[in-house]
Amino acid sequence: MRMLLIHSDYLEYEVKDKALKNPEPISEEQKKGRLDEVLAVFMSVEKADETNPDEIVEKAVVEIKDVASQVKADRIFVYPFAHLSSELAKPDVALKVLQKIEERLREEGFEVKRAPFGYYKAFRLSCKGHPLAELSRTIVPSG
Ligand SMILES: Nc1ncnc2c1ncn2[C@@H]1O[C@H](COS(=O)(=O)NC(=O)[C@@H](N)CO)[C@@H](O)[C@H]1O
Repeated sequence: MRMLLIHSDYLEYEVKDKALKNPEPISEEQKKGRLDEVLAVFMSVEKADETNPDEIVEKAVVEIKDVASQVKADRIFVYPFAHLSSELAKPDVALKVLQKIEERLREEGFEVKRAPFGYYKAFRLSCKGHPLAELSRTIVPSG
């Protein structure tokens, strides 16, 4: 898995068209979303992650918690992003991994939003620009 973490004043998105034949079903209210004072985490789930998705979820949560505590962010925006890797996992595996990361971060006490999976989206992001505001992490299964 590849992650790009941007500590932001806000991230907002608006769903445009379908990018997959069967994108995740979403409600009217999920067509737009915004969080202020947020750690935006753009994630590409990779082919190699398919061997042990549960391990990838746990490792991703550890990394995100670590960065969130360093930048003192208590809101996380989980953002599916297919452009950080050329070895993407299948959509059904990727969606499950992202849904579990969202769930686990909520269990850890964060306020969490996840942008809809499988759609082209317009988004605006305001990076804070401090030294830790832009970070990337790569996570691989240990097996
Ligand atoms: N492995 C993945 N990791 C993260 N997001 C993904 C992944 N696969 C699909 N998506 C989601 O599905 C959308 C479309 O995926 S895509 O790979 O860019 N495009 C497609 O698969 C089709 N347009 C055929 O190319 C992405 O914008 C993202 O929302």
